Amino acid sequence: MCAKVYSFAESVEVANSVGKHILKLQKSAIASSDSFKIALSGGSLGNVLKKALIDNTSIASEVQWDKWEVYFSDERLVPLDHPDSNYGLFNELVLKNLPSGTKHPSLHVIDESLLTGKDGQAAGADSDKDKQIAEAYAASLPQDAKFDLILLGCGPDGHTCSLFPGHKLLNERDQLIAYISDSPKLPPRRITFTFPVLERATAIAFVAEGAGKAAILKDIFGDESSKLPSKLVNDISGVEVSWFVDNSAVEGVRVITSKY
Ligand SMILES: O=C1O[C@H](COP(=O)(O)O)[C@@H](O)[C@H](O)[C@H]1O
Repeated sequence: MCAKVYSFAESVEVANSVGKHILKLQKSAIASSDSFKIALSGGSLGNVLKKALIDNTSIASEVQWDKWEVYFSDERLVPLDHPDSNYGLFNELVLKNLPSGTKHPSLHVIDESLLTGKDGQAAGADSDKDKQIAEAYAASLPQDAKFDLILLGCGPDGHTCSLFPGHKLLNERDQLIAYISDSPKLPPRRITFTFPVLERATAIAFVAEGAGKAAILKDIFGDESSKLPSKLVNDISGVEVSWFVDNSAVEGVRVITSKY
């Protein structure tokens, strides 16, 4: 495992370093393909992106939004304006705060018309519809499902995307996007990138902050035999994997950290 870990005392430093990393990868992607294909996660990453891409005006001025192709590494099967939507979080925290006149990125979101039931959550999960949503999202992926950067979170249980510890989707090799109807974290119905997509990325960056993440990071970085989803991402060969963390998240974790 050779993931690089960047650690900082303050949350704002974590965010600024994530912002600089995004700019570095944006630059090389635009130079080679005139577009930046990035996948975002939900959860705590939303606030990090706001601090990096909106509040830090120096970073914000260098973001070439019109060249961005934005995808979501996982999405909850709820309407896009629902508080649980990962797109909705990015929209509220980042897109709605872009200065007026900014050309927005191209956004790749789930097909809302396929959602069923109250608030998009069917009383009984409609697996046919959820499968269709996953297939439609897979069809919208970039050529060869290759991302310049995938930004991930790591849950306190070690999950990433909507790939949960011990879940059968960890072994999914045929589908690029899979649906899950039994997510242990609510809401239960979601779609998610699978390992074949993560393995094709140029770069993957995790963001994890707070003492609540320290116990799982000990397993991820300290137990070579761990099968936690985030550890399995660290083990992917040929992909540059980085972690942006605060000092409390790596308190007691045996790992060499650097400044970005
Ligand atoms: O449910 C989810 O959780 C993970 C981790 O979230 P965090 O708040 O612990 O950072 C997130 O990366 C994923 O996109 C989301 O759907």
